[in-house]
Amino acid sequence: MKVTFIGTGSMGSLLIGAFLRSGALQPHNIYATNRSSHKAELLAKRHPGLHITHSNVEAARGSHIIFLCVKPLDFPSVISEIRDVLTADQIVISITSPVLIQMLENLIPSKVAKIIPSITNSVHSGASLCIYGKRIQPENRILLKQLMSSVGTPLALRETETRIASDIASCGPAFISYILQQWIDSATELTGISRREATILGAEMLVGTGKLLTEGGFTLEELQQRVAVPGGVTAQGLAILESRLQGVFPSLIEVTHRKYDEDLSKLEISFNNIAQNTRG
Ligand SMILES: NC(=O)C1=CN([C@@H]2O[C@H](COP(=O)(O)OP(=O)(O)OC[C@H]3O[C@@H](n4cnc5c(N)ncnc54)[C@H](O)[C@@H]3O)[C@@H](O)[C@H]2O)C=CC1
Ligand SMILES: O=C(O)[C@@H]1CCC=N1
Repeated sequence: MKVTFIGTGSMGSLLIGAFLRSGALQPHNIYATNRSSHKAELLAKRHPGLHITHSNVEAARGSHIIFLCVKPLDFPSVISEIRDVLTADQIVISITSPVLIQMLENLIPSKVAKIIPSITNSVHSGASLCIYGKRIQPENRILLKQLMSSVGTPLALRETETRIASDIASCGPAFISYILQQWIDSATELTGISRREATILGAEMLVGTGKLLTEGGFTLEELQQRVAVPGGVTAQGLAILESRLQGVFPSLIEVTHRKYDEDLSKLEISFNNIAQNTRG
């Protein structure tokens, strides 16, 4: 199987590394290309046998699966570049939410899926969000599900749910680590605990909390109830969070959706231009 990655920045290289470590792919399966070739060259050094090319067209030609790992606004130029060599039996995957499946299906003959990974996939953990286009066949779903299962938990979603799901699964590690960082900053400043110790405690606490929620059968509410002993300290802390976090998460969802809508509008214009130029 030939699997191509166009864009070997943060996520492209992370996915390649994770698939190789899991054994789901071997270096000889992988063809990688990046706008600035040194990133792809570094990958080839790190994973002997991995193929790099300096041409997106060559990388895409004849590939069974093509992961497009570029930023949303780079999609139109990549699609324009490779569309002539794409065929109906190939699977083209967008890893970014504002590129709608329909936008790609309008321009290319291939089967299209959107799979939004998460940095957590680099430690074979966390979810990957899978949205399948109308040309994806049951056997394609099985293949993609198998591949993504090797690096985390694939969850099939509707495309309308992608933004909010990606906020939680993909942006979440940044949001949660920001909250933990603020907490640790206060802890070190106010109590003298070392940053290192506080960070280990926080990280272990996150892993354990995740396990309780996934394997331990706890709901979020049950966790709070079990930990907040009546008359104890946790209840006092929860009361502060309840009053101070009011409105924070609605605002967070509002800004991520606003940015998504901006990217979507720009992409609609660029993709329409490509379609019109093709007709004209
Ligand atoms: N960083 C994250 O945790 C997640 C990112 N994503 C999505 O992944 C996509 C990529 O994000 P990152 O990897 O973080 O960005 P990045 O900037 O690290 O990587 C993008 C790469 O694409 C390359 N590139 C740009 N145009 C190209 C072209 N025409 N041909 C070949 N290569 C080209 C760039 O040189 C760069 O190396 C984004 O659309 C983002 O929404 C999705 C889930 C999680
Ligand atoms: O910040 C971003 O745009 C990407 C999308 C999901 C995670 N990171």
